[in-house]
Amino acid sequence: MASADSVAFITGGSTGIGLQIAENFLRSGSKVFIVSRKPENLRAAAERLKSLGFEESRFGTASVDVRKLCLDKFKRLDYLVNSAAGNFMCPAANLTPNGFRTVIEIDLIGTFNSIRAAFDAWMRDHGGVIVNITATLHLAAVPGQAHAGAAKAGIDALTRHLGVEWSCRDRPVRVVAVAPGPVADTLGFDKLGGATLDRRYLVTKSEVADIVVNLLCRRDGGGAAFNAQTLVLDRAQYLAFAYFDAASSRSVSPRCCECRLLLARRIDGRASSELPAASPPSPPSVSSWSPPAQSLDRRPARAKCLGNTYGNILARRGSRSRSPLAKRRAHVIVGESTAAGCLAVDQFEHGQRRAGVPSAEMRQNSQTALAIARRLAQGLTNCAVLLGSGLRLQPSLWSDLPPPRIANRPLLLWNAPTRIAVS
Ligand SMILES: CC/C=C\C/C=C\C/C=C\C/C=C\C/C=C\C/C=C\C=C\C(=O)SCCNC(=O)CCNC(=O)[C@H](O)C(C)(C)COP(=O)(O)OP(=O)(O)OC[C@H]1O[C@@H](n2cnc3c(N)ncnc32)[C@H](O)[C@@H]1OP(=O)(O)O
Ligand SMILES: NC(=O)C1=CN([C@@H]2O[C@H](COP(=O)(O)OP(=O)(O)OC[C@H]3O[C@@H](n4cnc5c(N)ncnc54)[C@H](OP(=O)(O)O)[C@@H]3O)[C@@H](O)[C@H]2O)C=CC1
Repeated sequence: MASADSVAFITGGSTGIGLQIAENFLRSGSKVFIVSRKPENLRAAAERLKSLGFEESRFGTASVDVRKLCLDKFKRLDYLVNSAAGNFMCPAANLTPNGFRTVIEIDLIGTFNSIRAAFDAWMRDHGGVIVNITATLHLAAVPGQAHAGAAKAGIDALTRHLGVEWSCRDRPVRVVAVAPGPVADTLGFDKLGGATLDRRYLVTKSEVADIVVNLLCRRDGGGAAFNAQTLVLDRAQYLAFAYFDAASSRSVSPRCCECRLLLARRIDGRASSELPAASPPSPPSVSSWSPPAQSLDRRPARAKCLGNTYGNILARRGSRSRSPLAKRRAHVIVGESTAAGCLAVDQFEHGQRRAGVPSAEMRQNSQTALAIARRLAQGLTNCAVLLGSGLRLQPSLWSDLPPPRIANRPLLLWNAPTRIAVS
């Protein structure tokens, strides 16, 4: 618990995780000062804190850009939490230098500015604890996040450097960081397409705030052995490659890596034509699509393996999904070899059956998916149709991208509710 007269200064404290941290500090007895740019965010935050019963004398707000923050005087400052950040999803191939710079300036330079301001105004003479909020983006190398990942990696490095440099002072300043995985009900989550992830593995704002306030900023000075390090709060998700294969994150296997690659290729879609092809693509041949009944014995082992892999991924997602809609989604794979496609269809229909999709609906899925496949496959290569549930990609994020390539073959995964109109 923070001490009753302690003061916490929280950048980006008007919304999301920062605001939750402010609430928790107030609940623990500290006073709180929050800054962000937009007065409307600050007003709403103050209203919320008041509505929770906190006296206005215990918190303050100010409209400040962390890129320009300076603190002339401070009566007391025990804890600095750097939560201010800006982000958007953008493939590196489309990111402008100014887009990259903007995020680096808000996140990394803004964090350094705030730290120096707090250090000069109080902590240099009195010590204190600085908590930086980073992320797992750079640990998992999330596609479309080169700018934010680079910024957060920089903050992790800053945490280590300053934690070491300031650990030996007479009044030590402890510098630590927390790296949450995707946090539910936040702007960051919404902006990056968090709805595509499995909610079971999300982190909550309260969990992050609890760790920050009750573990890292303890009144009794406990926890001082933890310094110059980043604490990952993500239910082991980035280690499990689970952001890319959320629905089946309990088992780690090469297929997870395939999902990562798929997402990378997808997000990098606009540049996919620049990717080197190890072997020439197969000639376009939509008509060579064959039904699963074909004998598979004559097919190459590699194709079998791929077919099994894709079929299994999607089948498992189908049977595990708790969403009735997801169970009835149609999938189309274009560009895989016929044999792989056949096996995948087989596997996937099995998954649908296990998931209890009525056979009439399966038939309808089949027709819809085949029609789409035929249209999509024009000019590509052999096509196969997979039916059932699976990747819950946000259409707005992906729909305008050209087909990505996997293993140097064009591949397109597509999903939609069952009853879609094919015009
Ligand atoms: C959680 C979701 C997860 C998953 C998604 C699904 C699959 C991925 C798989 C896994 C993900 C795994 C893990 C993710 C885990 C967690 C998320 C982690 C981190 C979250 C980090 C956050 O920081 S969240 C904070 C979000 N909050 C905000 O962003 C609020 C503040 N933001 C802003 O103020 C703006 O958005 C801003 C950052 C753009 C800054 O605004 P401003 O200073 O006004 O800048 P502009 O003048 O508007 O723009 C400056 C340049 O930037 C370019 N830009 C802006 N927006 C975009 C965009 N959308 N795409 C591309 N480029 C953009 C703009 O064009 C300017 O450049 P020019 O060259 O044109 O001048
Ligand atoms: N949401 C998630 O899943 C995850 C988030 N994180 C990190 O957690 C932190 C909070 O994110 P989240 O709650 O999602 O997002 P929010 O957008 O709610 O929080 C970001 C805050 O930063 C403020 N801000 C942005 N730019 C500036 C600036 N230049 N100067 C001062 N304040 C600024 C915003 O307010 P205003 O617009 O008024 O300035 C806002 O209050 C961020 O550091 C984020 O990177 C890490 C991992 C996962």
